Amino acid sequence: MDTNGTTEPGLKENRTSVNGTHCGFKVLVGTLVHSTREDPMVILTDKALGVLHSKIKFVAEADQLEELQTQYGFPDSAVTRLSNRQFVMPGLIDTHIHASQFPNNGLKMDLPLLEWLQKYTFPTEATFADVKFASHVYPRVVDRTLRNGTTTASYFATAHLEATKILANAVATRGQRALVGKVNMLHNCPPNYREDSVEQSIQETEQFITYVNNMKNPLVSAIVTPRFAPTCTDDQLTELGQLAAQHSTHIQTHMSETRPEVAWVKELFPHRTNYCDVYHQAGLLTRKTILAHCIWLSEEELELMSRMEVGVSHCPSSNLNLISGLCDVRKLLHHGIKVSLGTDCSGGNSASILDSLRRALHVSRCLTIHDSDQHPDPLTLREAFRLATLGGAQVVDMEDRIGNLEVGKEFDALVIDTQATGSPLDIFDKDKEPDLVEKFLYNGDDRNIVQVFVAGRCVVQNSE
Ligand SMILES: Nc1nc2[nH]cnc2c(=O)[nH]1
Ligand SMILES: [Zn+2]
Repeated sequence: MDTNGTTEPGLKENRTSVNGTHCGFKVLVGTLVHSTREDPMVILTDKALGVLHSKIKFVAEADQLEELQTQYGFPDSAVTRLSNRQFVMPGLIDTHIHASQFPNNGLKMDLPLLEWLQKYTFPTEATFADVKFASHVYPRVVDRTLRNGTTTASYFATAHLEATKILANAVATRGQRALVGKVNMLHNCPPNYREDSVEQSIQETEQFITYVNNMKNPLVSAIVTPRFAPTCTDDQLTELGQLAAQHSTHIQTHMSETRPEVAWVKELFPHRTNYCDVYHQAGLLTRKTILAHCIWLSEEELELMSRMEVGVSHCPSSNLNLISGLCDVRKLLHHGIKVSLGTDCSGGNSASILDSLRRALHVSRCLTIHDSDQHPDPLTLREAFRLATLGGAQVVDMEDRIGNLEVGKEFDALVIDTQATGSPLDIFDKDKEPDLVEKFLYNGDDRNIVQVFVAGRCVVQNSE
């Protein structure tokens, strides 16, 4: 963010008009909150933030508004003045969410992962063979995540090609930024819910990539999605790695979520050094790879992950619900690994990244309670805020485009009203801007998220 009124290079004269009226310019005046690489939370008061079409064109002092108006020629009607109880923050980024598990959200968290998958999750996902069911569920998923302020999501769909297309359409129609994955799974899953062969797995994944590319929606991309090592064969993983390289796609999967899973992978892939090496040898570790969970890791794996520049989606709610483990985010960060937050619905019960943020703080504190010598510095709220925003942008390898409110970035942002109708927050006269932000992050919900912008477009409008 440039607080001195800098504009994007070459944009001095960028008035845009359609049918003679200036269009597209939006200017928000008030408090801005975001993260930078240097500072996990920067709070800027009395600022004017200008958006033209999809991007942030200027961030300046509010008292420069008149000069900016002369420079850019936007009308008074383009300017929105926020109240002193409102602020703008970057959109939340959910780097791991199963859209196909939404029917189970808030249900059935009484078994550990491997049993939970077989008893509840695979049967639920199998029902997406019915495209009518997919058409019923997926639009609701996207509406829900957008309402909760998720401007970018990395979705797992199911192994069904047609249903996965429906998710991509739902995302595109609603204007969310998303990575959408057709799940690849060949064995160790029910006969009525698995791919038939490696050939089918690769062919259908490629068809899905082509389908999404043909949508020509700059906000939506296909992501190669091997479910996890136990449901995939070595040759399948290798071919998926090749496919991702060929199409320059992102990759997402699960890794080292529970101890029984890690032991199983050791049995299934005895020729590999460790779990991470299974993915590495298949060419699945790139800077566009999102690995969910990553709790039970060796030092070797941490080093490999750091070297390959993969990102981690920390899913604390899921990890607590399924009693999977406590992810040591501080250790990942110390190894220079990119870390973000995921809801992991329906292992995680909530579709809100705010909930993941709070659970991430709890997990980190639990580690400190358990062993304060090993874990002397739990995550701070400010750091958790960065994981939910800029960290997410790093993990989806879009830091050049999204994640904070810097000039030149796409305007993916939320307008927060701490006194919105029905707000669960109690705000008092003494509360200053940092208090409002803190109260919102700890206790706010979708009622406080009065506007959601993706690429400059308002996709949720909750204010009266
Ligand atoms: N939490 C979670 N872990 C997984 N590992 C493989 N599949 C899944 C899944 O659907 N949820
Ligand atoms: Zn998951």
